[in-house]
Amino acid sequence: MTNEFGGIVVEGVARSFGSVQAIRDIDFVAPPGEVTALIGPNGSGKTTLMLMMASLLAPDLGTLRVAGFDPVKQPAEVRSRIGWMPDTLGVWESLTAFEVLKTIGSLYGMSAADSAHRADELLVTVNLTEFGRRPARVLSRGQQQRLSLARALIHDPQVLLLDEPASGLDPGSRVELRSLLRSLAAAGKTVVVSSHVLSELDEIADRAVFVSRGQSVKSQTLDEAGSQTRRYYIQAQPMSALAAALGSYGVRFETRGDSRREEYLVQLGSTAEASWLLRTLVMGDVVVTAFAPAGGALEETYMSLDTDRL
Ligand SMILES: Nc1ncnc2c1ncn2[C@@H]1O[C@H](COP(=O)(O)OP(=O)(O)OP(=O)(O)O)[C@@H](O)[C@H]1O
Repeated sequence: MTNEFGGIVVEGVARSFGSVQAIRDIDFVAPPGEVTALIGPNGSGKTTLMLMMASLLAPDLGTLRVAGFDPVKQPAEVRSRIGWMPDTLGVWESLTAFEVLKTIGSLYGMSAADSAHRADELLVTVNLTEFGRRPARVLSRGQQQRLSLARALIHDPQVLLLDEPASGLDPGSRVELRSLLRSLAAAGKTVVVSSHVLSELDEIADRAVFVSRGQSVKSQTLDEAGSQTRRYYIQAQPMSALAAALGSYGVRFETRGDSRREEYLVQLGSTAEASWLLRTLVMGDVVVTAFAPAGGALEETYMSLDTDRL
């Protein structure tokens, strides 16, 4: 297998732990300059796959290329090019956040001055300057996540592997994470993010790989996800006028909610069809009070897959 483009290529990978087959058969490509999301329920194999890409675990079968290198045969080449953010960060009890970053920098061969400069720069990037001189162990969960992200970025890696990076982050930090990941992709990095919080991936990812029971079951770009059939919810006053109008256009709907907040769900083939329906309802004097996609684009794919769900 060749990998001239420098991103990640995974082909036919499998891995068992004793009798547990964590990964059965995974194929996917994560190109440089894009954020690729690995999506799947708990226990579907995302972390196991990340560990293999990070050269920390060998596959039983199949091949991987990370930045052009084989993590099994060339782990040193892979490790120097990846930034790895695990789902939980172990911290050195007595070091400050600044010292953690500086120490990691020196482990990557940076001089004391360079690693100190880079540590300060990254504390700004992840918005931790205020806490940089405090022991890392006193940081909150979200602050530790941000320190973990800074740690993954210290050597300006070509490939970023981030396992549940948004977990524990407050809404403001999530927005900052999103813009940081987008800017890393814009700078040509290969970014792989695992998550099961689908709503935030819509904003972050360029493509998604859906994993179920250790198998890659679907791969699609966000553009493809956005242009597929989607459910929309509609509310109007009164709902009976909406029901009559939908009936007269031959649009089938389901009722959702309760008497306090009732809404109709319709299945529409494209955004053009959605704008046609909204315009037609309004022109027909239906007082539409809400009209929006019922879920994110990736959520729609996830819900349509015939696999186990969260
Ligand atoms: N070291 C191990 N020994 C035994 N079983 C393991 C080991 N690591 C993972 N597994 C099993 O492999 C499967 C995949 O686990 P993995 O951690 O990769 O899932 P995940 O998709 O990352 O889940 P989550 O969303 O909960 O983090 C699970 O059934 C898990 O119990």
